[in-house]
Amino acid sequence: MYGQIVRDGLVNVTGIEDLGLTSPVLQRTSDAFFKEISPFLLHFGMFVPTIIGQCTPEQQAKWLPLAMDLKIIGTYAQTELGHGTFIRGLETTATYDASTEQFILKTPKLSSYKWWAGGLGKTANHCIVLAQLYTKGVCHGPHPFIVQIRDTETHMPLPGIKVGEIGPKLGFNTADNGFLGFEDFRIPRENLMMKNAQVTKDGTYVKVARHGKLTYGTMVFVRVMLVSDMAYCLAKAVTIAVRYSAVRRQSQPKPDQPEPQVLDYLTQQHKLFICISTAHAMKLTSTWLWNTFTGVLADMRDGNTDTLPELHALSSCLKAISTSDTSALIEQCRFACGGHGYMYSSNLPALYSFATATRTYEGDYTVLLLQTARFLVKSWEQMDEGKPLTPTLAYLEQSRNGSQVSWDDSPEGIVRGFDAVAAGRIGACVKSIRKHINNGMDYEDAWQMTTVQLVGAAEAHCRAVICRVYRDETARLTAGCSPGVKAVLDQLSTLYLLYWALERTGDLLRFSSLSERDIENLQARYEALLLKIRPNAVGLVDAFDFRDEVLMSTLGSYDGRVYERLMEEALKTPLNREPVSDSFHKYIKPMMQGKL
Ligand SMILES: CCCCCCCC/C=C\CCCCCCCCCCCC(=O)SCCNC(=O)CCNC(=O)[C@H](O)C(C)(C)COP(=O)(O)OP(=O)(O)OC[C@H]1O[C@@H](n2cnc3c(N)ncnc32)[C@H](O)[C@@H]1OP(=O)(O)O
Ligand SMILES: Cc1cc2nc3c(=O)[nH]c(=O)nc-3n(C[C@H](O)[C@H](O)[C@H](O)COP(=O)(O)OP(=O)(O)OC[C@H]3O[C@@H](n4cnc5c(N)ncnc54)[C@H](O)[C@@H]3O)c2cc1C
Repeated sequence: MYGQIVRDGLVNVTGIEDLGLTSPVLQRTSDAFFKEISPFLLHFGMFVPTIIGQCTPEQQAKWLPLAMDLKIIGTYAQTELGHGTFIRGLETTATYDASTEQFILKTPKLSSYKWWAGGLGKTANHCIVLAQLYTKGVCHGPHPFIVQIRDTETHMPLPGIKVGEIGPKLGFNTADNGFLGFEDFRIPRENLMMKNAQVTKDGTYVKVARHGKLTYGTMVFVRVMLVSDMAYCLAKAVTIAVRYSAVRRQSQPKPDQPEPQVLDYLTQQHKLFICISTAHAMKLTSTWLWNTFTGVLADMRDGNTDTLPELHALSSCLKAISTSDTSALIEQCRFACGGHGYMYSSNLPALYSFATATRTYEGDYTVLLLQTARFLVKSWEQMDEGKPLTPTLAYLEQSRNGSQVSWDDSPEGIVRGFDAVAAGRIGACVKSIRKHINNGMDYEDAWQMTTVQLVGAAEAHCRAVICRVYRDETARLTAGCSPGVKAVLDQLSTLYLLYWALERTGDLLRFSSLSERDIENLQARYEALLLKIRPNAVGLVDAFDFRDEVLMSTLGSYDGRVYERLMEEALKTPLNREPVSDSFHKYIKPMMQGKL
């Protein structure tokens, strides 16, 4: 399995040389080569971007050609057995020895072993290691180092290196995630990635960057990319589920009538059409986030890091919510396909195992929402002090006078309703923190006692951002469309708003003038809209334009030959090579004869 995935991965890699690393064509066809994850993903997804983001121009001149020409194969080793979220708690150390102008890497104890890096087990011969930098007896916190871990000719681990594969996982089982330990392993001073901080030959530490968290830049980049990846992943899953639902006929709601397509059941439409809308919502939001990201990078190139905190807050909550929504909705697509959705050949299990991992890696869901909440509370306090709000928090102003938002069920009115919910939930968090402090708690404890509410407030903020961006971008992009296309895309964006308004009626009752009658109207409009979308459902997923080779699904192929494909795949199963398994003769027959 590993050998085949490496071979397939290399075929794919040649595309990178031809098309360029961030080519949409490449990123969107690479999984036509393999159903699972490539062991080279971290090389291109994090090793190369970190060289670009964390190395000086001189260091880039040395390492980038080697990496892009695949003369070296890298990964990104930050997480340890004992720490993933808390980067400041990482235990691997890099201690500078001025007498030899080297750093000595050490893994002090078992919990300090690097653990999880993709491609680390058997593929990579270099990696970026996040280690606590010590010089002249002072610890300067986690910094990135480029470390060669295997001989480039023999691929043997270098002396002082312990490296291997971490074993089977829920998914990602071809990603070759590995472990790595150092025993007094020496690297040249120049292997510290010195764009944001340097160590001179005599061991003097020099901070270059104005912002202390630029070391974390690769994580922001990957989080931004993952939002787009989730849109793509969900679009594949709903293409499979909708096409299968158009083929599958089941039950007899009316006597003497033929079994209907399961896609005609309103409950099936309720399960699936929000998946189509969400794929569109996340794609448009990811493009908006990418433009925000590149704008902040441009500011930072001019030495201005003022917009970085908002980008960190946005990328954190959008990564958390997009991965969480996608995991849940891909599972919903599987549920919608009954037993055949549980077949590996449907490709829904693989899509789910990929998506659910993204909820954890590159920043755990809860942890990242709390990062966003930290920014929201700070913004509220700045608003209280009369300071200006950042663009994505402009809606907080409406909450300043505390008046309840009047409910309006137009799309713009629903978006304003979500703004009111976010503002109300942030305000409630601030009130809770202040109450705990007034009752004698210190700030940290007051914060901890409010974290359940803070996660909810961050989710509400993120939902409000997605709703607004989805609606605004749909309006902008459909301005030039034919009336028919505009009508269908407006139906999808309205469905998203109605779906989430019904999901969040409690919040809307609390923070707007929504009434029970309004809820009844929302439900009726939602159900009517499902029926309107039904005639275009297959066309909408066909418009995602996935080739069968990319979908790799017995249920979702364009020709609809579901049962034939299921049987074709079944007959390929190794167990079907012989009519009688040798286990019968070894175990079952003796058991039947009482001989076991
Ligand atoms: C052949 C195949 C090829 C196929 C084609 C390839 C094409 C490639 C192109 C693109 C693909 C991209 C996708 C690639 C996917 C790769 C797979 C990824 C696999 C997974 C990799 C990993 O998981 S790497 C490890 C990730 N780990 C984490 O994310 C750890 C999470 N933890 C943290 O981020 C931090 O520890 C914390 C922020 C959560 C908490 O830390 P700490 O307690 O120290 O911070 P504070 O809360 O005190 O905050 C301090 C202060 O700093 C600010 N801050 C924190 N983080 C950031 C940041 N990232 N940026 C900016 N600012 C930050 C924070 O806001 C606080 O500021 P204050 O002003 O003090 O409020
Ligand atoms: C498939 C996969 C691939 C990966 N690839 C890589 C890789 O290539 N390179 C790499 O370096 N890492 C990689 N990782 C590791 C990944 O980045 C970490 O698993 C992730 O950052 C979460 O950290 P953790 O596992 O230590 O979980 P923890 O942080 O220990 O989380 C455990 C629980 O504690 C909670 N928790 C933690 N901190 C707080 C807090 N402050 N407040 C409230 N609750 C908290 C979490 O919400 C969670 O519920 C990968 C992981 C996976 C699953």
